[in-house]
Amino acid sequence: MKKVRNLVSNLSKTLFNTTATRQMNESERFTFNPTLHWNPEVENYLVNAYGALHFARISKALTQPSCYSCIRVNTLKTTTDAVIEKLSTILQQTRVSNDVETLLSNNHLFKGNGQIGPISKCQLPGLDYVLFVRGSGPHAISYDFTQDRPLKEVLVSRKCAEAVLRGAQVFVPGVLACSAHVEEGDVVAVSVAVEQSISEGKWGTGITRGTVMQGLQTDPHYIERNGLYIGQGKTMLSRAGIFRAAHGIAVDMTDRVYRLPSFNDVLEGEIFLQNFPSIITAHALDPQQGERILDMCAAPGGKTTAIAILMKDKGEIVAADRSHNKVLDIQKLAVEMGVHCITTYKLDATKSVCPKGESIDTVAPCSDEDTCLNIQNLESESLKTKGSSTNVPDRLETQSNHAVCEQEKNGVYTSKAEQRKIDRKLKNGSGRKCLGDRVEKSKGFAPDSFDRVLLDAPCSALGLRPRLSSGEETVESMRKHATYQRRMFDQAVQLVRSGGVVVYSTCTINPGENEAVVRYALDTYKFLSLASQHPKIGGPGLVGRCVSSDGYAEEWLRPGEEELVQRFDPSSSLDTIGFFIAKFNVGPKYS
Ligand SMILES: C[S@@+](CC[C@H](N)C(=O)[O-])C[C@H]1O[C@@H](n2cnc3c(N)ncnc32)[C@H](O)[C@@H]1O
Repeated sequence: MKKVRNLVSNLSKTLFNTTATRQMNESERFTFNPTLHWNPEVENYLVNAYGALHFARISKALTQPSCYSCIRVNTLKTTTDAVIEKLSTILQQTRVSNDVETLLSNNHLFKGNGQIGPISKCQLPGLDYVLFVRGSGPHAISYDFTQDRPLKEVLVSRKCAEAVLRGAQVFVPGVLACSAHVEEGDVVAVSVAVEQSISEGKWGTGITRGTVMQGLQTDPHYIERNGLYIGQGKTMLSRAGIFRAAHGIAVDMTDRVYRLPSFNDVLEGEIFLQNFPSIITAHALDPQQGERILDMCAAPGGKTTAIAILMKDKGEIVAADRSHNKVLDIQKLAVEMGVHCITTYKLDATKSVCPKGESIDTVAPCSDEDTCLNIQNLESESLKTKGSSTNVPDRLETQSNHAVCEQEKNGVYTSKAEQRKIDRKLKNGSGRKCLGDRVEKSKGFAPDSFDRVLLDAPCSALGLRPRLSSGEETVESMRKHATYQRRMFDQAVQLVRSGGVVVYSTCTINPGENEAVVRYALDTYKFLSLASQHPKIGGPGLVGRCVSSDGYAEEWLRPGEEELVQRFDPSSSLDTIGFFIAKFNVGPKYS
């Protein structure tokens, strides 16, 4: 085991030049070149699965964002060409467009003649409603300092840095430390504090919020930040202001190691930013108009709404999630996208089948509009209280609806700006409870009552990128995810009818949550068979088995099965997150 670990460590040092003790010149210090530190057992397990070289590549790719944004156009509301036109205008008005480069020319998603400036239509048949907007990176930054003018610095949390790498600004809560005497308008270098193993089983940054950074030469943490500078920006507040304020932008990033367009709050309802493999998952399910579909772990509703649009909003999609607030997110998204065929429930996916003797199909009956959950009801109630829908943006028909109703009932007019404020407040917390009454708990569903079931399972998320730390995930926690996923799969199999389809997906690179769950499914339910998927652009699954040093054995795929699943490898030229999709045909269940 130790031998393999050393091998990987040496390999990644050779490949990625991460030796902390070597003398480095300044430009090397400031190059964005993070190393992902894994729990040793997890690293060992993944090296076993992928081979040392491949795993080192995956590990590196995970630290970087995909170099493009993927946008799903809501074809219920608009056309792809109309969105391209609007986005092109928006891009022309932003900094990023000046820097957009053709770094992804080796990526076959971008080849073909659908290219419009930095925006391309997906070239796969039936997916021309998916747009890719290119970014670029990693860039070398000329940090603004000289011998006699030391660099002022801001140190941010890992989560904050991961968001900044995807195009966000540095917000106040993300700042952990900064230099003394930082004033509003100062140019600062921004670096990230990555969690490390502090003591047995404990991870943290070891940095107290508000710490004064001492300057390059004297800062005890400086050497640890080699390769962890994510760009440069202008402070919007002084040091005192940054640590006093509860919210707002702390640093306006002017120069980033990755330049990706940020489309937050842009063309709401017309587009949805979504990872490409998630869109492929909806296609793999192949939903048909008029069918009854279950999305077992649906929040925030990205795949649910993708499925609804593929069904042209005709049929019924039951979208469930364990979390009350997340169910509200699904409702909000569905209303925003103008989708009516979605019904939402709060439901634990491990208890999705209605227990014998209970009344089937969930909920207390909807006795009046206030308890009805269907998105249609939410909308029509909204129209009633507003009188007319013509000049009311769809955004108003969202979770803030209830607040609007209350105000308007009392004769108070809500301006658009006030409305936005309410929306924000609701998004950020307490206001959400306004709609709390509207989330129905489900008691579960009748066996065999769905044509298709999507289980987009909660997982270790080890495919999400960029990620700057993964050390907290242990072999035990990964196995727990797999156990949980098998329990959910058992429920999915009961709920789907004979002749139906189950799609299982995760956003992790852990074979224990992917191929091993597929093996469990095929060995446990003889009426299931792996089905081919369209489109098929992910790579093959892993074949074989793995026995860990503690004797824990995992069976993966058998020869011939690997081409039937889709495994998205973050280190491949597709440049996606790590993702896995398996599709099962359900044969006769009771013969
Ligand atoms: C991978 S995310 C789903 C993403 C979603 N399908 C989408 O595309 O937007 C997993 C979801 O599972 C939910 N979840 C976790 N445990 C659950 C359980 N026992 N029952 C139902 N949902 C659960 C989480 O709240 C989370 O929203």
